[in-house]
Order: sequence, then C-alpha cells, then structure tokens
Amino acid sequence: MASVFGFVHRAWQIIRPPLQPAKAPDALKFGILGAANVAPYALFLQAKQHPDVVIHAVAARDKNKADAYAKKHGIPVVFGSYQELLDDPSIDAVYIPLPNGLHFEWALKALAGGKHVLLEKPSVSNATEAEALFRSPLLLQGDAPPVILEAFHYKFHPAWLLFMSLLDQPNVARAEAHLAIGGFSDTKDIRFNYELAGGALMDLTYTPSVVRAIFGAEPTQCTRCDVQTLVNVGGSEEIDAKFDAEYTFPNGGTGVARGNLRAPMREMLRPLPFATAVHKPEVISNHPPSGGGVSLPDGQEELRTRTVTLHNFIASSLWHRIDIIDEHVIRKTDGTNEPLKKWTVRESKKAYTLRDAGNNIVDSERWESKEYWLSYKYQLDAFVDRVRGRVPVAWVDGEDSIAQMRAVDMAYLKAGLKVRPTSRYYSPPVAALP
Ligand SMILES: NC(=O)C1=CN([C@@H]2O[C@H](COP(=O)(O)OP(=O)(O)OC[C@H]3O[C@@H](n4cnc5c(N)ncnc54)[C@H](OP(=O)(O)O)[C@@H]3O)[C@@H](O)[C@H]2O)C=CC1
Ligand SMILES: O=C1OC[C@@H](O)[C@H](O)[C@H]1O
Repeated sequence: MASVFGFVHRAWQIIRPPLQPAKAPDALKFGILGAANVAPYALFLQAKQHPDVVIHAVAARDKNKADAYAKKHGIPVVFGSYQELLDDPSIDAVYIPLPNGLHFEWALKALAGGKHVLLEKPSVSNATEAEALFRSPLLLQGDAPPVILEAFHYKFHPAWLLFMSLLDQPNVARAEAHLAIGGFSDTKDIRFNYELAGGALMDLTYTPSVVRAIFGAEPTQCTRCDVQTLVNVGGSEEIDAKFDAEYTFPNGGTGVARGNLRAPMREMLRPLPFATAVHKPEVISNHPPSGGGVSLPDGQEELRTRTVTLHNFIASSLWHRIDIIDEHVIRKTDGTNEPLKKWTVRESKKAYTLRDAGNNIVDSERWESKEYWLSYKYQLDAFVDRVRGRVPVAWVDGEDSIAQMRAVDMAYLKAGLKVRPTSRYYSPPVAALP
C-alpha cells in the first residue's frame, strides 16, 4: 500500500514539480532543434527545476510549427531553420532530438558553432559517424571545448548507480536486458524509417548499452541476432521492429539484449523493462560471509551464485526494485560435485535519491536530490556540471558512445540487415601524408 501511495505521489510530483528555483542571471541558454515530442518531458520539465538552465529558443523546419510549439511551452525565441538557431551567439547549448539519421550532421554543425550538445540517443546512425563525431577536432577547440553527451538518461538515475555498485563486473557470466514498448502502430513513424536511421536496435538501443555496461567491457562478437522486420505489415524489410541479440564478452560471458517497439500492452508490463546480471559461481566456504558463514569440513565447499536485477531500469523514478538473489550450494569436492545442501537468500534495495544510493557511490556533498526527479533531471544536472567545469555524478563519454554504435552495427550485420546509412554530411578523414 505504501508503495502504491509512493508511486502516485512521485508520479504527481514528476508532472508538477513542487520546486521550481529562480534562474541564475547567467543561466545556460538552451536552443532546441525540432519541435520534438520528447523535449517537453526529457528537457523542458527538467529545466524548470534547474536554476542554471533556461529554454531560450526552438527551431523547426516550418516557422509556424515552431511558433505554435514555442507558445505552448513558453519558449521566447523562435527560428524557422535549425541553422538560424545555431547562428544565434546568445545560445550556449543545444538539445538535438531529431530523427537519428540527422543527429550526426546537426551535432557537428552545433559543435562548429561552439555550442554544447545534449544529443538524443542513439547518438548517430552507425560507428563510422560515431568515430567522426566523438573524435572530432571540434571537441578540442579552445580552453573550454564544447561538451557533448549522448542522452542515455537511465545511466544517471540513483537506482542505476546502486545497481552497478552491486556488480562484480569481471565475474559476470550472463547479462540480460529487456525493453518492450508499444504505441507505434504507424509504420511511417521516424522509428521505422531506414533513411532516418530507424529500427528497434536504434530506438531501443538502451538494451545493448545495458549489457555492455554490466560487463564494463566491449563485445567481441554478436553471435546471434533474431529480428522481426516490418515487411509483413507494409513497412521496410530493413527495419527491425523487434530484436533479440546475443553478444560474447572478453571474460567469456554472454549478454542478451532484447527490444520490441510494437509490443502489445501485456508484453509491455510483464515483464517490466529489466537489467540483470548473473555472476559466475563463487567459492565462499573459506570466506564466511558477514552473515556468519561457517567453516566446512574437508571435502566440502560452499558456492554462491549471485543474480542482481534492476526492475524498470528505464523509468526508475516511477517505480523500481533491485533484487539480489544468492543461490547457495554446499557440494562435495571429491570430483563428483554432488550437492549436499541448497538454499536461496533474497534481498531487495531501492534508490530514489542519491542519498539512497549511499555514500560509497555518491559523495554526500552531492546528495541533494528528490525522489520524484526523473533520470532526465539527473542527466541535465550532469550535463550542466560538465559545462561548468564540475565533475558530474555520472557520464557517458565519447568512446563509450562509439563502442555502443559498434555493438549496434554488429547486431544489424548478424541479423542480415544493413547498417544504418551514413549521413551525406560525413566526409572521411583525410589520410595523413607520408
Ligand atoms: N530519451 C528518451 O526518452 C527519448 C528519446 N527519443 C529520441 O529523440 C529523438 C526524437 O524522437 P521524437 O521526439 O519522438 O521524434 P518526433 O517524431 O517528435 O520528431 C522530432 C523532430 O524531428 C524533426 N524532423 C526533422 N526532419 C524530419 C524528417 N525528415 N521527418 C520527420 N521529422 C523530422 C521534426 O522537426 P521539425 O519540428 O523541424 O519539423 C520533429 O519535430 C530520436 O532520436 C529518439 O530516439 C525519443 C523519445 C524518448
Ligand atoms: O525511452 C524511449 O521510449 C520510447 C522510445 O520510442 C524512445 O525513443 C525511447 O527513448
């Protein structure tokens, strides 16, 4: 009952945040490229709660559309083209929630204009673009080079930070991430447009990113990728509406990433999106756990296999639970491995605030947070911290974003689909002269 009340209370405060601080006189001025559906909740609502951020301008391809959007969201300045917004020297940072296939071009143009860039996920269309963007010399310009961040918002929530702190990464045997959503029945949606770098592996790119994060390493190969394309419903044969990809990792472990963009309601809720890590069995008989393990007679050993699961990794502020399940077995060490006793110990944790995550994860000086803050708010805080020269609580660096696109490309190739197309704006690096 308390948890139902907590959910309703948080949901209410997420929509109507009670604290909307006054803006600093030199608050960062954000411009938005595109009158996008995602921006009101991923940025505008969060900006209202940030003293150092103002939403200053929006640009759309059609000025009338931009005007209507600006009026609805109280944005003071409007442009009828993206480039005009980038040319406005008063704008410090841009948010790019364009279709994936346009991320590369507009992120580079924004960096060229000296703007900081909050770039929607997936960062770009493929690894070629990712290398060119995140290793661009534009990111090294001047004393205070521009900041760029791929908006993997879930990685900033305290629940994710706590979950990650519970893993023993080198000893993970299997990782699994699952995310099924629905509501995209129109095959004309940008998510289903190959030229705009659509596809479920792109849009639900969270799950490959989760398995990579769990291992803290990059996949050596994609061993399987089953996809369901849109071809039977009149869409593109190059567009995966659903994927189930398996990767191998350098420690021999396996990571499974699943995503479905056209899931029926029952599949969206059961199971809720989850991230899970199964560890290799660990001998603990000689290391009694703090719970009071006992030394075992000769010829026996105790093994523990720990599974850590974060339920609802994608929208942890609404509700989440971290389950730690330890399967214990005492077995013979005479070569038969015969089990003598088995039992399971379960524990659950949650972290709705940085304080909940604990001071071994987040410095207590950084504990200021509210339980209704969305992952997008933590992400915005981190972005502003970086721009202001402070160390953020979490980050996604450029090399991580490049490796992420490699993992996505690998899965497309394994599935027999084409890697998403490279932008016409891309030009290959000029080879160094001998
Ligand atoms: N972090 C998150 O939780 C979420 C992230 N996203 C990401 O955000 C991005 C945008 O998603 P979403 O807001 O749902 O998208 P929208 O369907 O709202 O499209 C975003 C904007 O794309 C612009 N656009 C530019 N060129 C085209 C074109 N050729 N066809 C269609 N639109 C075009 C439109 O701008 P204009 O106004 O100029 O016409 C439109 O406003 C994607 O990268 C997606 O992955 C999406 C949802 C949630
Ligand atoms: O979080 C999300 O859920 C809906 C998706 O289509 C979107 O792009 C994604 O970021």
